[in-house]
Amino acid sequence: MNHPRVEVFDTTLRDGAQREGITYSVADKLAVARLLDQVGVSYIEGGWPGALPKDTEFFARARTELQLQHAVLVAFGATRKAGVRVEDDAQVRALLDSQAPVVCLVAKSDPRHVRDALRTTPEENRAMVADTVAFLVGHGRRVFVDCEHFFDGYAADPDHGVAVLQAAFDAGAEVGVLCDTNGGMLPSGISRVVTEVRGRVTGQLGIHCQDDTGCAVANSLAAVEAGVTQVQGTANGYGERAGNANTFTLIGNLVTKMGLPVVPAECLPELSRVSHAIAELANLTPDDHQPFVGASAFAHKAGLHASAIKVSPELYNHLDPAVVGNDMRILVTEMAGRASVELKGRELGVDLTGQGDAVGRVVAAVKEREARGWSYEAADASFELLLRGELPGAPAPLFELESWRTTVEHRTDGAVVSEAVVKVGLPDGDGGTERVVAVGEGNGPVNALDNALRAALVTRWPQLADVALSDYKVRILGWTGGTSATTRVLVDTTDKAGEWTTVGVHENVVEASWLALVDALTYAVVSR
Ligand SMILES: CC(=O)SCCNC(=O)CCNC(=O)[C@H](O)C(C)(C)COP(=O)(O)OP(=O)(O)OC[C@H]1O[C@@H](n2cnc3c(N)ncnc32)[C@H](O)[C@@H]1OP(=O)(O)O
Ligand SMILES: CC(=O)C(=O)O
Repeated sequence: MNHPRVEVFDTTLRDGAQREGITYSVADKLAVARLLDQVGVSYIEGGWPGALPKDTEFFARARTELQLQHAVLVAFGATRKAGVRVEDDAQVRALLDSQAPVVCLVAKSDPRHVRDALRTTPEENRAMVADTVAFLVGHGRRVFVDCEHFFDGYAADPDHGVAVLQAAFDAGAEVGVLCDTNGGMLPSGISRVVTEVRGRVTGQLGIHCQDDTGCAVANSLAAVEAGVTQVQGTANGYGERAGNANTFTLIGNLVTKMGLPVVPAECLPELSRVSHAIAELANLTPDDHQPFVGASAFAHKAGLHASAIKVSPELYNHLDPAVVGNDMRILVTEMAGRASVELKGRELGVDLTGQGDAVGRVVAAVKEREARGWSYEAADASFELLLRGELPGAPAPLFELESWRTTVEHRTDGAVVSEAVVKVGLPDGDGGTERVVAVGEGNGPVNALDNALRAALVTRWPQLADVALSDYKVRILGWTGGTSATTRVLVDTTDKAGEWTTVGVHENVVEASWLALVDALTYAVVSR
């Protein structure tokens, strides 16, 4: 199909900020805008100056603090109010004052909204649109018009929204954006309406889809196939209610599936990094399962997938992950086969050539351990130790455990402190062992045990002085009878060069933590 140029319009900072739980500072908004510019979108809608003081400040600061390479900044706002002269409408004036080169106006295009929400006539509604567009164009602005509730309005009266759209074009609007504001459409309905409307108006059309049916991206792509030239979305799909069409999924599909160069080629590999960075600024956990950019988007768990990927990665990937700045990962779990372990070994830099028997033992060990609650999926470091343990030259344990003990003390001043004592035998280099007793304190028993164990080992392995526990997750896996339950602990550990994750499983949460800690420190010594 021969498409005209399609442009991506990102509204993370306006509609995306309407998501429950998101509150950006002005500095956050500036940072998000810089990131969006790095993925090469054509337009960044920065907010509604005049309605939100923060957005007014954003546009003021953007004038000196934002140097966009790819995108043009857009101010969002409503048309003049019913019965008010456009010159006298303070909010329209604020749009001009923002000095944004492009303004995107929201206009009512569903007759029921005009009657019940605006409480005015269709004629006055069209005049509100036309006056505001003409006023802004007259002041040198490019104007897009978001036709709110277009599809619902079209179902109620196919002529009403088209007349609003044509009024906008006649007044000088550059793009009329058809909005599925309530997000209730499916792709077939979008295709039909866009095709019909294209035949009835003179200007360029855009699409803005909310995700209430889970079809916002599919709906947007259907609209592009039907001929719209502007596609609106938000980073990671953030937005009101169920969210908006995801800008990154849109870009991934438009470029790699539909062959439309909507962003510069050098920007495409920025997608994954920018997606995660915006999640951080929004203070939301990145969605690992997001298409194209999620950490799991190219992660393979099933043994049969791995066996085909071993022959050729394309057999189970829809795309080379590097194209969007992502990576392929092989997960070794109870669903793994020999190929999964071989590929994981390659990923970890462990040579498994000629180690068929060891690979078989590792597959069996993982299946047996996972049946007891272990999980290596997120604990690459523990898996690597398990793997190396089956190979020639397997690293010896760092120490022989004599005992560990930890206490939790609630003091009269209300402080709760923990203490741990660790007794271990360290190899003395002459085939014997040296007994070491070390004490650690901490704000909890695991912290105290970590400090005590590191104190016991650090004189022998000084690199452990730079190692620190950075995160700790506990999951109760289910009751096994009486008051006991199996507990799985994941520990994230860092040193100056990076981070690794280990796992421990036991009925006792402190023992589970101890097992994960031992792996964490062993990994620091044998693999870093
Ligand atoms: C579909 C969308 O997501 S559109 C974006 C929506 N975003 C937001 O609402 C976030 C920012 N909003 C705000 O800060 C406030 O709602 C404001 C400043 C815009 C308005 O606040 P208020 O003046 O207190 O009015 P309120 O929110 O109660 O009602 C909106 C008014 O705008 C009018 N209005 C609504 N849509 C439009 C429109 N497209 N064009 C012109 N006027 C409109 C309503 O009729 C109502 O007017 P009234 O006060 O004369 O009855
Ligand atoms: C404009 C807009 O955000 C909507 O119609 O959903």
